[in-house]
Amino acid sequence: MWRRVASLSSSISSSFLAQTASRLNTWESLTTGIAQQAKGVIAPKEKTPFITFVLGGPGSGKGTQCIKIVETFGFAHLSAGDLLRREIASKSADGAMILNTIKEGKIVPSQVTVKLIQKEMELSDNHKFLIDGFPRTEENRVSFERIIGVEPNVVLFFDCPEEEMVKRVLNRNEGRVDDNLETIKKRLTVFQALSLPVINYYSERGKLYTIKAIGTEDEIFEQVRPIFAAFETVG
Ligand SMILES: Nc1ncnc2c1ncn2[C@@H]1O[C@H](COP(=O)(O)OP(=O)(O)OP(=O)(O)O)[C@@H](O)[C@H]1O
Ligand SMILES: Nc1ccn([C@H]2C[C@H](O)[C@@H](COP(=O)(O)O)O2)c(=O)n1
Ligand SMILES: [Mg+2]
Repeated sequence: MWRRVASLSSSISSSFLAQTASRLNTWESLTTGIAQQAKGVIAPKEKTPFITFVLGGPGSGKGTQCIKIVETFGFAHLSAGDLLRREIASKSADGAMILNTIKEGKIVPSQVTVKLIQKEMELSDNHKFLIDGFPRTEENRVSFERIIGVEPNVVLFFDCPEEEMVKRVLNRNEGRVDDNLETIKKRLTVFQALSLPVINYYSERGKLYTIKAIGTEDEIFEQVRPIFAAFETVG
């Protein structure tokens, strides 16, 4: 959990708080909210976040590789799909809409997904985040930048042939409502039409690391490892 403080001293003047808030970096001011900090509810974060977006088609192995990255490099893993499935399971107000969207292989409105990611980031003690399966669309990307106020440091793209993705998803056996041929076809179409432009966007900005996502899980991780090892060396 983020360090929560009972209250800030009442002797701290509001102008001091305003000055302090204005000096906070974008992350601190936009994710925890200046208003909440001024009320003394949440202490500012000490470290700048290190954000990795993990992209790739359905079944390309994003979740599998995220587990290895977490074990090796100590990131917090936030899977957008898992957060949305948790909303369905909790029968929240958006649950039925999310379930129908996922069954249809479509994309949930960005504001819903970004709010779930934001909440997890705020609750985490970690400052290194793997955001898996997000952004899936340009709307997702813009919404994250607007609400969270930061850009990713690294974008991983697990590039996998379609036949292999379909085979993996059909063998996954985790009881997911979208692991059937009809929904997979729709998800692949959505991936081509809406997610590839996001991948191209980050490629043009020099943030994209493309991983050839075929071979064993360990072989694939050996392509991933040097990317994060290089960032660890830098600091
Ligand atoms: N390199 C691999 N070779 C064979 N099977 C794999 C490999 N990597 C992952 N898998 C298996 O493929 C299935 C899909 O992997 P995973 O769930 O990691 O994909 P994903 O990209 O997260 O998919 P989704 O977007 O649908 O959540 C899982 O059953 C996983 O065990
Ligand atoms: N940014 C996102 C991520 C996921 N969803 C929905 C639609 C996906 O098909 C489904 C499953 O996601 P996965 O576990 O495959 O990453 O969740 C979305 O709408 N927006
Ligand atoms: Mg996954």
